[in-house]
Amino acid sequence: MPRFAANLTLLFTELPFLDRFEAARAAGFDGVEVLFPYDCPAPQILERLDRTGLAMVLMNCPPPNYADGPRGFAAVPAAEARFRTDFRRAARYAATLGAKHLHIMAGAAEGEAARACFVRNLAWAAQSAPRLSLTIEPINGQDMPGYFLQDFGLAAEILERIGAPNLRLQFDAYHAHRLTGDVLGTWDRVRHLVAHVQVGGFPGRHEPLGGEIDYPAFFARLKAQGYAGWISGEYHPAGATRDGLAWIR
Ligand SMILES: O=C(O)[C@@H](O)C(=O)CO
Ligand SMILES: [Mg+2]
Repeated sequence: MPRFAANLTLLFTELPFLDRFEAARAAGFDGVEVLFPYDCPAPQILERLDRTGLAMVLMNCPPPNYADGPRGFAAVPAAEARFRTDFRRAARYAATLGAKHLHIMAGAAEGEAARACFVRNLAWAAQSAPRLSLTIEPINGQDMPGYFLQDFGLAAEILERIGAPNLRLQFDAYHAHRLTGDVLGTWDRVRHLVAHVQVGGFPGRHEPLGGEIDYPAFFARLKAQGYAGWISGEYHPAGATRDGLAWIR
């Protein structure tokens, strides 16, 4: 049975950050993810996780100064040294929180040099943090112009080439729909590589149900195939977060 997580960067933003943990637990979630938690000292988050019994499912890496910074730089050749320094810091933070997955962001880049750099950095990260589960996520270029990883086929090729058991795919159905228009077909092609699933509706990236993406069919397929990982709600609630949680039931 899959378990459900709330992305606290996007959900429950009616509340101050640390109060979102209890709200997520009260709403029925078993886990949470936070895109860039680094502004908050890890012990404060740990205390909320302990108090609520929520699992820390996923966080992003790098950079720690996300607010106005680039969307990661694992595929940016000029930033290789910075990637390694920041990855070590992010890995320490993730280990402190017992995070299930650490998403490595590629950043804005293109071409053969970027691809080679991405492969080098990912292989190095997987080897230097063997106990962490690392993910990469294809993200559509309308939402994130210039993002290097905009292709599920490329992601699969890179993961298969590196072949590290702790480096897998983050399947965000919202991005899959925007990139391919075929969430179920894409899922079937890459599901053997998937470690984590995220959901959000289209258009608008609001609640999963009721839009163009056939989530009842997607959830039924995950259940039929025995997907046992996490499914995280990563979307902008159309109204109050609690009013839009029918999808976890
Ligand atoms: O889908 C997304 O946008 C995220 O999962 C992400 O990591 C971007 O920061
Ligand atoms: Mg996502």
